[in-house]
Amino acid sequence: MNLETIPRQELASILRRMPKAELHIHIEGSLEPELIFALAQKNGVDLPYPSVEALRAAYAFTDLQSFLDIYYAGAGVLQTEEDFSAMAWSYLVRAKADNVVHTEIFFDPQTHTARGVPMAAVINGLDRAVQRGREELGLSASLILCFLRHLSEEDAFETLEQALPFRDKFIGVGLDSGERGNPPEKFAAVFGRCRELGLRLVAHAGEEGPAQYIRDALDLLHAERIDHGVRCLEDPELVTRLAAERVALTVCPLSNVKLAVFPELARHNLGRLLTEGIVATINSDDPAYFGGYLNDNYAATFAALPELGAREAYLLARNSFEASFVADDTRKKWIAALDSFFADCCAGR
Ligand SMILES: Nc1ncnc2[nH]cnc12
Ligand SMILES: [Zn+2]
Repeated sequence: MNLETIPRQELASILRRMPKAELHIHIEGSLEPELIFALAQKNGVDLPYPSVEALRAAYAFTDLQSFLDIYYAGAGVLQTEEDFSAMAWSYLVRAKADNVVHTEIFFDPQTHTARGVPMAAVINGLDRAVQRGREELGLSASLILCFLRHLSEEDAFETLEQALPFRDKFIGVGLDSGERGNPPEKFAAVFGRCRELGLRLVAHAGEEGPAQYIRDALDLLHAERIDHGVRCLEDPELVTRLAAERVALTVCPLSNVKLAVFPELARHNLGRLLTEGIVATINSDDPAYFGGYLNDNYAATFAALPELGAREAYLLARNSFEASFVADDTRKKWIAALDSFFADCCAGR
């Protein structure tokens, strides 16, 4: 398969059509302003914005925390199992349109249980959409429970206890929210417990926090994948290690620009990560807030970085399957389908 033969003008269409997995999407970050308003009205929640337009206009973030303040307020409209199901279903329909064949979805239960929403409403609602996505869309999806790192480890332990009756409905745990001042070591014990339970482990690290947090997520939390991780390039030894151990990074380009991790997409380091041999992937993070879903991320990133071509498109899609938490035979089947898609592209079909 000679990917160099694919004409550049076909790249945009290939990026849209190629099968891919999404490994970094916060389901609360898929809540569009229209749905926020509809749920607020249904549930009698007061919003500090007069209209959908006014809410959208407030999406001008200066850093991660300025986004999180609005993101947690938006999530406050979710109350019933149906609300969680409706939110996840909307995302799955969008993902299907982007030719996503598998998605691993983060959710933040503490944002909801702290408001008195039962854990059962959160997990059963999300799971209902996941099952429906499998049946009606043929889309594979799994849930990953994230602990909020600005809260205590004790709170994380309590959350884990509340979630364990639903253990069959989520595959792993992650760590998100404000990174600065909340290092991985704060959650070493609860991740240790999750490891004993056989849960898959991921953690946000090296988004705003230093490269050391990536090392600590690997060594202290035993994270199998790093969410974001873009600051690894500040530590050449870490880069060598990530590449050698094939630790995947779930990179979110539009998010990184909206949250000022990079000043503009043309300055993003995704091309460099791939050149260094890192298993990087493209993801949407919080698509309703950052200006686009998965294909929007692919399109904008390839448009901004001339070093990315058909070879990188293939590599990124392949990495998304390689880094996913699915059974080996399923992964092989998806990679074979991807190979066949690109073989057709090379043959001009
Ligand atoms: N980009 C991000 N970083 C940390 N926590 C998050 N929660 C939702 N999006 C996040
Ligand atoms: Zn994230």
